[in-house]
Amino acid sequence: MIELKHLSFSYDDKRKILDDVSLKLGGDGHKVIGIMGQNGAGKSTLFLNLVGELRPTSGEVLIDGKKVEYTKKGLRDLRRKIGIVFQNSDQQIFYSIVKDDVAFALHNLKLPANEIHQRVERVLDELNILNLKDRPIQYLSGGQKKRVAIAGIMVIGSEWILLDEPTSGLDPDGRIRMKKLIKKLVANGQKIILSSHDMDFMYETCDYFYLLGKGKILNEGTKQSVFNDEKLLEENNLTQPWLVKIHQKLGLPLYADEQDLFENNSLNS
Ligand SMILES: Nc1ncnc2c1ncn2[C@@H]1O[C@H](COP(=O)(O)OP(=O)(O)OP(=O)(O)O)[C@@H](O)[C@H]1O
Repeated sequence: MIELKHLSFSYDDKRKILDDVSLKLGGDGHKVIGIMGQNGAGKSTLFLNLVGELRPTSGEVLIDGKKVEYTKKGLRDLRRKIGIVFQNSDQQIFYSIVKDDVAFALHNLKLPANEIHQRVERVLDELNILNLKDRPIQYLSGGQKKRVAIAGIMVIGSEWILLDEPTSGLDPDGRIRMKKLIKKLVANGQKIILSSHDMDFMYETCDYFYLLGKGKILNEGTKQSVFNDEKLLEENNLTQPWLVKIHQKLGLPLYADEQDLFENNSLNS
């Protein structure tokens, strides 16, 4: 479990981006946790605090009850537990060739060469990009780069994976693949925390939500509760997912996802 205790963070001494945030992630069996909030709400800042790239100005982060230590060893241990895929894939490209880039973290972990080779091949295959392994990353499309960035985190096999805007720049097919990938990661026993402005994607993918605004957690809960509060979403420049709208405005049941709607609605009976 990841726990934040009274965590505050400021980039300068003028403004608190995160203001006394306390929460427990993954404590109640939640596997895909969504962090929502308008532009500038502090979602990425929160993620960077979770992975130790930023250090809280006050308060603390605990992983499985143990305080994060901001030493070289402490941060290395943290990286084995929590991986992050940044919004902009270019931010996490270290080598020019796909297979070398994906292997980067494993070399840092000093794993034997044959194990590195096997892990890289397996993950590239799982992501359907084995054919790209010898290609220079700079010539890949945005969606392909995103998959390479994800591969670089998946090979580590960390318990937690943070996905910052995983659907940005993806076409509809890429979005569906992303949803399937998240399901696969969860089936592998990994837990996901993601942030996105794509409310439909969030609604269909996550099993628990936090709404972040003005540095505070403004609301939290399941999809049935969080998305019903239209006013609070509007105040935070967020829209309701279409499945929630048809539930509220047309009186249809609240379907979990598109498939649920088409398979279970009364028109079929
Ligand atoms: N390196 C930095 N130095 C100073 N201020 C920063 C820095 N990074 C972010 N900020 C500020 O912190 C606030 C929160 O930014 P953050 O990127 O965490 O928000 P976000 O919720 O992820 O936004 P978005 O949805 O636009 O990605 C913003 O006001 C931003 O301008």
